[in-house]
Amino acid sequence: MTKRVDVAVGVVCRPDGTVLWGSRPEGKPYAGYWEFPGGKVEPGESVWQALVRELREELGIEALQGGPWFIIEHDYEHAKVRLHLYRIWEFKGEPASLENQHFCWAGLQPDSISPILPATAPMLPVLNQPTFMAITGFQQMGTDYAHRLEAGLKAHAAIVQFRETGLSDEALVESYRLTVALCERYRAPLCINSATYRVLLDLAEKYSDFEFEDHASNRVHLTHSDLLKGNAFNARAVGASVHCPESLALAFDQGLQYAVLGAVKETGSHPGQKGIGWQGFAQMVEEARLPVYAVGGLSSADLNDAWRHGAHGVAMISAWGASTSCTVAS
Ligand SMILES: Nc1nc2c([nH]c(=O)n2[C@H]2C[C@H](O)[C@@H](COP(=O)(O)OP(=O)(O)OP(=O)(O)O)O2)c(=O)[nH]1
Repeated sequence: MTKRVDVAVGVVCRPDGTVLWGSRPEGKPYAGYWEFPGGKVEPGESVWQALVRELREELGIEALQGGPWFIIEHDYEHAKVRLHLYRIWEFKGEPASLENQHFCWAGLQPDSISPILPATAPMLPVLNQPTFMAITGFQQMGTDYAHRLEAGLKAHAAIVQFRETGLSDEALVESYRLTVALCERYRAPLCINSATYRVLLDLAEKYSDFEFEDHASNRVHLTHSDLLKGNAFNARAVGASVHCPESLALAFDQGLQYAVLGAVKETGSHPGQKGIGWQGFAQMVEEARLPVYAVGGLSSADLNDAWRHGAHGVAMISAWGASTSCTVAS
């Protein structure tokens, strides 16, 4: 059996949203294919050390700030690889072609670049998901709800997770309609928490003027228990809440595009309950095979910490649209 090879892969990001692409040089398998910079981890090296070395050797840049993203495995004819994807958001120097390879800055899903390595191409839509998730809180925000959701969507591109419990029928219908309208206006992808989804289906049965159907195009966010049990909406599921490495692995096995893990810090809704902390979060996502949003007492000011500890981004509940959360950490 061939041993799986660990490869350090760096997604070097610029603030304008472009990332660094390299074309594989002549003489290597898949020469001419585009990839993210990186290379094999040498014995005794950490993934980060390998990445710093490869970026220096291949492109003459110094990686300064980075964090793990997730891991993918792929079997090529020439090798079985385990790709350790890292996000690098701060570096020094201008890239130069030190190994005779072409490189360029382009988006995460570029039309202009082809062909892309077979293991890299399918993960691009997953990597390209918004950095932020807004989890709705109609009850908490009351009359401020639409204003706060809109203020947040103006400030940040985000996935919106519609999650409401304990609302009256009228309030649930109202908050759903407001949320759909704002998501459409700001082109924010909407997913509906599976517990809320069930209630919305019941309401549609009860009130003929409330149109909510179980459409194939509806995107569902599974609660942890629905992820474990499996349910009728699994075919619509795009993401899930997870509590441990095992449920994170299950989310990947079910083909989901993201997971949400927390609570990282103490939250307003559970005062006195300490969160898992950034170290706890980092340990749980160490083997993650898909992007993970950190949640629990967080705002956009926590983004760099989140990235450093292996998160794809930050999910916010009460900080969403609050004036203090509107600065994006660089
Ligand atoms: N750097 C990089 N490698 C990738 C990506 N996607 C992907 O499947 N790979 C695979 C291709 C190769 O099989 C492996 C990287 O090995 P490599 O041969 O380029 O590594 P290296 O620079 O250390 O090469 P060498 O020492 O053998 O010359 O990972 C990607 O996006 N970036």
